Amino acid sequence: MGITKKVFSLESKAPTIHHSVALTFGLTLATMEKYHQEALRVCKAIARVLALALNVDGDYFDTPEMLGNPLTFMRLLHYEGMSDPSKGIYGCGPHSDFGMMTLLGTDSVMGLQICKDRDVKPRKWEYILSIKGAYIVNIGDLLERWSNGIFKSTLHRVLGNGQDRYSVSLLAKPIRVYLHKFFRHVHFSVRLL
Ligand SMILES: O=C(O)CCC(=O)C(=O)O
Ligand SMILES: [Fe+2]
Repeated sequence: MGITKKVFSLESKAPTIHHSVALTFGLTLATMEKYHQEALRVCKAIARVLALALNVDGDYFDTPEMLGNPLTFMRLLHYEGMSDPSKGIYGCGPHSDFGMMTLLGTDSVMGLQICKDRDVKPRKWEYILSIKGAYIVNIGDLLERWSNGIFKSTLHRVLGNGQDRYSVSLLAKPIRVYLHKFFRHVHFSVRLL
């Protein structure tokens, strides 16, 4: 038995996609835009906490080349069917997200797994429990680079267990990322626990 996944993407700089996405999910455009706006506000609040943890000013990530003028990708996901990792059948194959962070809201159906150490083979996968009213925050590749590896981007995947599963993710990143910008941000020296 395979798995099917329906994905509806909403990119903040492509407003023409908005209408079709909203209609397909039976949501109003206003609802989606409100959610998007609030989720981005949560991302920025988390970025402030991360900045403080790195021992820099709370507004460190608010500059235009970081999260001040972000590009966002919002995805509404619906998984159906059964995964079989031994055959490479996943709801979502192993990956890390490319942005700064991803805010993930899920229903109570288990499916998301993370691998804490990507270098240990065979990889050990752990389920992440969904907590009602709470978001899962995945660190993205960009934050790993910006923080000089202090924050590690989360390797994750999704397995289908036969039940329908719904999730919504919001990935935030700067509009343009230049390599030389990375080098400006690799001076953090604090070690987290
Ligand atoms: O559906 C999930 O729980 C994860 C989705 C995901 O990894 C993504 O959108 O990048
Ligand atoms: Fe992801």
